Amino acid sequence: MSRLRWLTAGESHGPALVATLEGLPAGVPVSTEMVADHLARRRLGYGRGARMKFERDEVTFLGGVRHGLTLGSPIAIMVGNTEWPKWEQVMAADPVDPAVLGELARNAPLTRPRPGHADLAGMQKYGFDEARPILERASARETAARVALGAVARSYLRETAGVEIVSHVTELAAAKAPRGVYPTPADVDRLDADPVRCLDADASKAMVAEIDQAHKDGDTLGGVVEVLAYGVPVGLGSHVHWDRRLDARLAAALMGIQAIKGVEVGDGFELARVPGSRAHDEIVRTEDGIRRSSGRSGGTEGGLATGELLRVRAAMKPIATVPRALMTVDVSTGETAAAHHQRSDVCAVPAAGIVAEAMVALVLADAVAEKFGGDSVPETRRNVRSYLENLAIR
Ligand SMILES: Cc1cc2nc3c(=O)[nH]c(=O)nc-3n(C[C@H](O)[C@H](O)[C@H](O)COP(=O)(O)O)c2cc1C
Ligand SMILES: C=C(O[C@@H]1CC(C(=O)O)=C[C@@H](OP(=O)(O)O)[C@H]1O)C(=O)O
Repeated sequence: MSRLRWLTAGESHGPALVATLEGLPAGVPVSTEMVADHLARRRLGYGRGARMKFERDEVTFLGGVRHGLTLGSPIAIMVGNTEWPKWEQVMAADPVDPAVLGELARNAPLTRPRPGHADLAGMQKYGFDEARPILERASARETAARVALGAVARSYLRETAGVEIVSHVTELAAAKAPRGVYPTPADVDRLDADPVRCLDADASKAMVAEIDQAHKDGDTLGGVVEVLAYGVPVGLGSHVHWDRRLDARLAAALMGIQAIKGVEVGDGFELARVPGSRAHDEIVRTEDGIRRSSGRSGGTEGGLATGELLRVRAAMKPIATVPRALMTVDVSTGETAAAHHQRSDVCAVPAAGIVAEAMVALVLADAVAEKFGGDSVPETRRNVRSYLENLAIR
């Protein structure tokens, strides 16, 4: 079962997010710069709101790493928020004089919950009369902490098993990239340079046009991201129990990203529409050993990694804070009202792709740690190599 444990804490406008990861061996190369680079990738993407421009993520390792290598002890990372001084009173941990708070426009009670966000159900469940205490944690700001941990997980995967993770945007509203074109690790710089992280130039232009139109219309958009993992060793996960299945673990991890409403493994829903003769990946003997003639399964069968390209997709719903505000009820008066809106992203699908990479990295790192164990990188690497070299059927 799971060998890694991880948690995040922190609010959207708090002083910092913190993330801890326990269970990795010693010797994984990690640096502040490596984490900062992934956090910077998460801030990219055409259609993100003003906050992405002025706010900065400040990375500090608080534990578990020395001189660029993990120690085998729990890793703790802090992602500081440079906007904190503006929120010091609104989000103070200790009580603040109500007279001081009352003067702050930023602290005005948010009593018009947004459809599509956690505002209303959260207020009802936790007993708050305004949305601030809910939206602060429901916000996808928290995904910065996951991306920080994902950067560490990726380094572990690369060092021990040679796994590389890539993502791209395949759909954005009605604009679609051609199906069946999969970026490789060599395409990452090109993808990161594209405004919507789409490999196909025409589709990218169409996606940008969709965002421009939505911006003009005071509307928001969603889309689909695909994550590919190269070099996943055969046999990660297991068929023996539902919660050991690699596909189930990936699906849960992706669904756990804010605003993700659908997940597909491989050709996913499309497989339900074709006969079995066109749904599976035939087993063939090649110069590289036993391989598959296609990649429809997305690299898992029976909950186990097949050793082929791992491919999962996640569908993101449009941003909930719609500028042309949706109808709601002001819970302070009971009257019909327009939902609260100050600013928001028009579209955050490219950023969601980076978060999805991190989630896939954490699931795969957990599955590698579970299968291969080891308390140091060389030990885990030896275990991976020995397993692959001694596979009875190859
Ligand atoms: C990277 C990213 C950025 C987001 N930015 C916004 C935003 O600016 N405004 C907003 O209302 N929702 C935003 N969301 C979506 C909300 O976090 C999400 O709608 C909310 O958590 C409810 O979604 P759920 O029903 O899937 O939990 C973003 C989501 C992600 C993944
Ligand atoms: C801060 C981030 O994303 C935020 C996620 C988010 C939401 O509701 O999910 C709402 C927006 O924040 P605000 O409502 O304060 O403008 C985004 O900017 C981030 O990704 O770092």
